[in-house]
Amino acid sequence: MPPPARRDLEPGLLNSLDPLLRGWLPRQRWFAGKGLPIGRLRLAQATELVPPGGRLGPLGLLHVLIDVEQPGRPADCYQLLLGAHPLLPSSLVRAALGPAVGGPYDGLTLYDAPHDPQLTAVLLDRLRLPGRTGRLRFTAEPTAAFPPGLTPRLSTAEQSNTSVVYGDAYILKLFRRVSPGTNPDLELSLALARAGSRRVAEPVAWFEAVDEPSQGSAPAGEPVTLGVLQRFLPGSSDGWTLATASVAGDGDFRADAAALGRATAEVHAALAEALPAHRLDGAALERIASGMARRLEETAAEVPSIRPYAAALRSAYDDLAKLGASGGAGGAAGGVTAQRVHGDLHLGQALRGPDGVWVLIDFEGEPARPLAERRRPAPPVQDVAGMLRSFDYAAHHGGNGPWAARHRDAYLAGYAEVSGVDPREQPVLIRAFETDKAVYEARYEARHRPDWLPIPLSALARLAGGTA
Ligand SMILES: Nc1ncnc2c1ncn2[C@@H]1O[C@H](COP(=O)(O)OP(=O)(O)O)[C@@H](O)[C@H]1O
Ligand SMILES: O=P(O)(O)O[C@H]1O[C@H](CO)[C@@H](O[C@H]2O[C@H](CO)[C@@H](O)[C@H](O)[C@H]2O)[C@H](O)[C@H]1O
Repeated sequence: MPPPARRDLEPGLLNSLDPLLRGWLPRQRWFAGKGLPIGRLRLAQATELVPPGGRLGPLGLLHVLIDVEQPGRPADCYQLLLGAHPLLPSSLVRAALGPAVGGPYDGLTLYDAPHDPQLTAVLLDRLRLPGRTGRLRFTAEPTAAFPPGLTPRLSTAEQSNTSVVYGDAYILKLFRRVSPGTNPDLELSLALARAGSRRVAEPVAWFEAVDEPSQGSAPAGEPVTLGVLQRFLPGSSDGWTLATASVAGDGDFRADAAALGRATAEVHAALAEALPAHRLDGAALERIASGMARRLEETAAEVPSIRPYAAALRSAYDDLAKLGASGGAGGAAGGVTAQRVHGDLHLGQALRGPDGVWVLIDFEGEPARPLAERRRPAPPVQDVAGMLRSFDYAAHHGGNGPWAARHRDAYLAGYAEVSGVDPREQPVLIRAFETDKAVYEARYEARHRPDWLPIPLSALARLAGGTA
């Protein structure tokens, strides 16, 4: 079969992709609109990353951005990397977008390219070379050294995006639901790495979708971050795995929890230094409190089991707003600052290396929030509250509630030791942010893991009782 000519690619491709994606997309973990019917699909961009033909199959490696319309939510843009074969090898059958024989695109079967080591090796080769291919722009840190012969493998971790590990050297995260603006995972990891922080997996190369080269004075749109290649941390264990093992054996994980608290404080200090930070005035605190109250209302409408606690939980936000109105602050610090934060910090986002050093990953923020909101400076206590929730999750998941209190305290002590701010002296802030996180979790669990909903619900019951 001759390769499709470039000018024929787009209409032919969309016709073939349309019926396949309607079945395939809702089965992907990263698909955000599960349960809703799929309306119009629009091909936003298609780029032949490697020309068709040759040893890489009739389609080469095709990069696609597709807009998906669904009722009740703004259109989502998803990133796809596609390969095609007349007859899929057995190792790729599970990656097929549809039936693995007699595919509809010029007789080819389309498949999800991250599963194909031949194609992901090509992607790594492309990342080595800064510059553009069509509307895709590739950038590499000048210090990056790419050793040859790194074997790619698709990561099997439970995750919101798709990652490919190269040898034991790099991990490439391909963002699946993308939107205009630099993804904070790239922005913050890069800022921390350039500041010399040892608490981050340094980005070495990344790629984005950018506008066509300017034809005149038209302003360029924001780049869309599509993928980031970072240092891989071989032999590391994630905090969730370590903590749940400790819960199960009623172990003592306090030294690690304290070290994680210190790591969090170090990251906060480095981010405050590298990126804008400012003191919040009363009006800003009131706005934060009313945003939390709005999220509570929205969640109560969707998750009926939190309704009995809603009125009592709102008092946590009222107290936060009063803190703003009184011009006061969260205690010892004498004021509340806002700075760039991790945004979705939990035990699964911390990796402990064989040397015992904690590194934080996945600075993307809460995936359900709009990008602009995720990039906004926020009080660092937001991350602290996220991690406290995670200790509570680990304990309740393992049926050992008392484990949580000891380890939450050790984490807070570690954080206070390095930051000089003891969150235990900021009960109003901690309670408001912990409540907000548990409300977010109730919605997350109701949507993705209903069996886990009792975990945030028990926290909301506790927080409604007024105890932090
Ligand atoms: N730099 C790294 N080194 C080793 N493993 C990593 C690294 N980054 C991520 N991982 C592994 O991949 C998993 C998913 O990464 P994460 O950034 O959380 O992806 P997602 O945003 O898609 O959820 C992590 O839980 C961890 O197991
Ligand atoms: O890791 P992601 O960025 O995809 O974050 C989402 O998924 C997390 C679960 O995988 C979810 O975290 C919640 O469950 C964790 C245990 O699985 C627990 O440690 C966290 O404290 C709890 O919030 C996270 O909220 C969500 O955004």
